[in-house]
Order: sequence, then structure tokens, then C-alpha cells
Amino acid sequence: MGSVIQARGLSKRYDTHQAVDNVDLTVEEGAFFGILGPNGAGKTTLLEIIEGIRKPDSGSASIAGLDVWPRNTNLLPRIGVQFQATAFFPKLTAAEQIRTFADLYGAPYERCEALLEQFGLTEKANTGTEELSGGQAQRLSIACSLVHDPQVVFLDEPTAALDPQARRNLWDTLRGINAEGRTVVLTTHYMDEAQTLCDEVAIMDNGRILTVDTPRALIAGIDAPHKITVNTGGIAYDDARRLPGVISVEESTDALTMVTDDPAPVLIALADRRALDGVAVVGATLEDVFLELTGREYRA
Ligand SMILES: Nc1ncnc2c1ncn2[C@@H]1O[C@H](COP(=O)(O)OP(=O)(O)OP(=O)(O)O)[C@@H](O)[C@H]1O
Repeated sequence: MGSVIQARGLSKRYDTHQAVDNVDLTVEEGAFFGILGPNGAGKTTLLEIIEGIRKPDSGSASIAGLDVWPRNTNLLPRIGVQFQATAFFPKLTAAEQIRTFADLYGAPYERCEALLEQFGLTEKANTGTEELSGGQAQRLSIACSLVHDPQVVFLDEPTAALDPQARRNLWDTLRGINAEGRTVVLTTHYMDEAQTLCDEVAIMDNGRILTVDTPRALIAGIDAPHKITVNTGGIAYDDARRLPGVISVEESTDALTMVTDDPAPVLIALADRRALDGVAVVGATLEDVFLELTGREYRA
């Protein structure tokens, strides 16, 4: 497999604001690729340029070897672009909505029924889109973007504004789209989402891509301590403080957290004391990576 998206030197300025600043990007075929950054980082602008919807001031991008600008209609059958829920055609039911997309792309209606089924929307087929929940509306908008069986799917913050349960349900749906062999490019400002879903993550801030790698490699590349948490009662604060390799200890009403660069000896010492009840070991996260790269705490 080779790369399916290539972008070189992409830049876009709005008046005085440099929204996208000299971005290079390569996405491998079949990847689940995330563009992660805080609000205003330039993710949407970058995505729109790569989709061929927005003209860059400079630089170029191609999908499957075809230049995206000037607008290339040969690309349309190959790419799926998620329409925001608010961009539904007014007054249509879920089934009418997706059939309208099928008509635009010349896709068969059987495909619509199959997608409604796949996305758990069969029961909502005759419901007006204004009456769908946030999660159902997002699933429908993603189903619409898949109606012509595209090879590459672009999703712009698909889980924004969803409650935690609906977000997690949508994650399963998104994994399924990628498991079918499609390349997925997703923007998000949720660190946990990028870390959980994506094979590769580009961290974006102030129009620039700061780094691109697998979440695991990004996290392994920084020097952040582990936190080991156990239920209180198994070990006293002062004892925990003296365990080998423990840097500091935090105590709450029902848990004790030990901070260490080397979890193994601490875990062994806790096991010796039969003090492993409720144990959880948390390493660095992408938030720590962002902090290391920018010097600021991550605020979506
Ligand atoms: N059409 C426009 N005209 C002027 N400025 C714009 C325009 N679109 C975006 N911007 C500005 O460019 C910057 C990048 O916006 P963009 O929407 O690409 O970022 P984003 O990372 O997708 O953020 P969000 O998550 O909030 O959508 C922001 O400061 C935004 O205010």
C-alpha cells in the first residue's frame, strides 16, 4: 500500500490570520488518520483544502494521484465528505435525506437501506431529521457521505457536541468504516478520541503541523512519569512515599496515587504488601505530548 493523500507546502491566510502555515502531509492508504488540535488551530481550513473545496494560497495536494485544485470532478466518486448535521436538506425524513445523496451520486437505493441498517437508523428511516438525536443525526450525515462507496472519507469533528455515550457509540461506527478498507481522515479536538481511534495523528497548532506519528510513538517520545493509583487502606501515605522510585504521592478520599518514572518496582512493592486493590497505571497521554511541544496546557 502506498500513500493516498499527499500535500506539500499548503498555506492559507484570512486577512492577517495565517490559518494554515506551510503544511506537508502524507496519508497512507487504509489509514485512520487524525488531525488533532485546539479550536482555531486551522484543522477545518486544512481539511477543506485537501478535499478540494477551498483554494490554498500556495502549495498543492493530491488524492489518489489526482490534484485536488483546480476542482477535479474525477475525484468526487472517490471521496466522501461528511456534511454537518445542520446541512441536511430541510423537511426530509432520514430515508429521503440519504436517497437524495444517492440521486446526486447515481447510487442505488438498496445502498441507502443497507447504510441505514449498518448505522442503526432503520427504525428512524421515516423520522424527520429535525427529530433525530445528535448522535443519530451525526450517524446519518456520515451514512450520507458513504452512499457512493468512496475510497477516502473526510470527517470534520464528527463527535463534537455529542454526549460521552453517543461519542463512544460513534467511535465504533467510525472504526467500522475504516475496517471496510477505507482511508479515514478525521479532525478532532478530543485528545482521547485521537489516541483511541487513529493509527496516525498529526498535532496541529496555529496553522502548523507540529508532529505526525502513531499515538504510541508520540507518547513514547516524551519523558512523562507514570501514575499508579490504588484504593486507600492497602498502604499508608508515609509508606507509599518511601517505596522505591516513587517521586510523589497524592491522596484523595478513596485513592492513593504514586508518581514514578519506573512503575515495575513500585508495583512489585505494592504486590508484596497486598496493596494492589483497584490498581490503575496511567502513562503519558497526548495531552502531555501537546504540553511538551507547545509549552502550554491543552485546552480544546
Ligand atoms: N472564512 C474565514 N474568514 C476569516 N477567518 C477565518 C475563516 N475561516 C476560519 N477563519 C479563522 O481561521 C482560523 C482557523 O480556523 P479553522 O476553522 O480552520 O480552525 P479549526 O482548527 O477547524 O477550529 P474549530 O475546531 O474551531 O473549527 C481561526 O482563527 C478562524 O477564526
